[in-house]
Amino acid sequence: MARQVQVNYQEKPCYKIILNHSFDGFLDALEQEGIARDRKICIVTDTNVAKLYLNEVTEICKNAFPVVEYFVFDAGESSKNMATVEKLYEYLIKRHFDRKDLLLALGGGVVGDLTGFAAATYLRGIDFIQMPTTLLSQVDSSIGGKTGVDFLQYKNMVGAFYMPRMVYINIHSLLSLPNLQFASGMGEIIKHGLIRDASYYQWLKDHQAAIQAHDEDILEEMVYGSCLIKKNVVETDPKEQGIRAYLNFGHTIGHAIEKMSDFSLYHGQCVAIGMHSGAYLSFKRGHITKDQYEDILAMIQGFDLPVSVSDYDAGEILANTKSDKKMVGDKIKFIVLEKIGQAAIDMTFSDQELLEGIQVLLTDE
Ligand SMILES: NC(=O)c1ccc[n+]([C@@H]2O[C@H](COP(=O)([O-])OP(=O)(O)OC[C@H]3O[C@@H](n4cnc5c(N)ncnc54)[C@H](O)[C@@H]3O)[C@@H](O)[C@H]2O)c1
Ligand SMILES: O=C(O)C(=O)C[C@@H](O)[C@H](O)[C@H](O)COP(=O)(O)O
Ligand SMILES: [Zn+2]
Repeated sequence: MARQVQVNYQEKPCYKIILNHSFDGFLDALEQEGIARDRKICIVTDTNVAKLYLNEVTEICKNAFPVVEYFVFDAGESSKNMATVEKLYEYLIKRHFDRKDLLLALGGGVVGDLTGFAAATYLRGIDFIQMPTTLLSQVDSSIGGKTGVDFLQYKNMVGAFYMPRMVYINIHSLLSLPNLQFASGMGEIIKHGLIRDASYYQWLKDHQAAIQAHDEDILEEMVYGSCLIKKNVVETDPKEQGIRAYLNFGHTIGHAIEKMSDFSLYHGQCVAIGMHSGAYLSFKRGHITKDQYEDILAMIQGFDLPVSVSDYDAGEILANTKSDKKMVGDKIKFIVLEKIGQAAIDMTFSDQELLEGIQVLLTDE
C-alpha cells in the first residue's frame, strides 16, 4: 500500500485514508482495519461509475462478504436529494439490511455525501466506507464526515456529521475522469493551498504540467498533500465551530452560482468562480497584493477552471448567497485570505462590498 493517513475525530483515532493504485488492496485494508466481513454489504454508486468499476468492485467484495448487493442511481447533482435516499432506504429494507451491515460509497462526492447520509440515518446509523473515484472526492468530500443532500434546491441543507469506517482511494481511477471533472477537483485542491498551506500552493504551481499530464506518482503526491490539509482542518474543528469554515472559501458565492446554474456548472467550477470573488475582496481589504490576486486568477485558469460567469445578475447572485445556510443573523460568514496559505472568517462585509466582489465575475459574453 502506498500511503496511509490516520484521521482522528474528537481527539480519538477514528478512520484511515488508504491510498492505493488499484481496487485490489481493498480486502487487505479491511483486514488491517479490523472491519468485519461476516455481514451484508451494499455498494452504492451512480450510473457512470457503475459502467466503469461496479463489476470489478463487486467481484472483489464477493471474495469477502457473504452477500453483496448494489444500488445504482442516476449520475449527477440532481440525484443528491431525499428522493434518492428514500429509494436507498427501501432497497435496504427489502433486502433485510440490519444495523451490523455495511454500505460502500463507490463514486464521487454525490455518491459519498448521499450514502454517508443514508448510513447515518438508516436504523439510526450503520457503518459505511468511502471509496472515492473523483479527484474532488478523494481530496475533500470523503474526508471529515460531512454527509447530506440538497433540499428544495438549497445545497447540503439536510445532513449529518457521520464518520466513515475507512476511506479507500484508488488513484488509478482518476485516469478515467473527464477533463472538466478533473479540473473541478483542482478547484478544491487550490482552495486547500490558499487557505492553509502556501508551500503546497507553490508545489501545485511547480508541478502543473505533470499534474495535467496525469502522472500517477504526482497525482498520488498531490492527493496525499490535500488529504493532509483536510485532515488537519477537520481534526482541529470537527463540527465547524471555527476554522473548518475556512474550507468554505469560494463556497459562499460558489453555492449560489451552482444553484443558479441549475447544477450545469460543477461544484469545483463554482468554487473556483467564488474564489475569484474571495481573492478580489481579500485584495480590496488590503490583505493580499494586486499581484497575488492576479496570480490566484492565473492559477485557477491555468488548471482549466472558470473565473467568471455570463448572463447572471449581480443582485440575484447576492440574494441567493444570502439565502444560503451560512448566515449569522443578516451577516454572511465570508471567508477571506489574510495571506496566501492563511484564511480568516470575516462577517463585516456590507452588501455594497459583496456586490463589488460579485461584479468582477460578470462578463458580457
Ligand atoms: N462532504 C463534503 O465535505 C464535500 C466536499 C466537497 C464537495 N462535496 C459535494 O461533492 C459533490 C461533488 O462531487 P464530485 O465532483 O465528485 O461530483 P460527482 O459525484 O457528481 O461526480 C462527478 C461525475 O464524475 C463521474 N465519475 C465519478 N468517478 C468517475 C471516474 N473515476 N471516471 C469517470 N467518471 C467518474 C460521476 O458519475 C459524475 O458524473 C457536490 O455535491 C458537493 O457539494 C462535499
Ligand atoms: O468539509 C467541509 O467542511 C467543507 O466545507 C468542504 C467543502 O468543500 C464542501 O463543499 C462542503 O460540502 C460544504 O459544506 P456546507 O456545509 O458549506 O454546505
Ligand atoms: Zn466544496
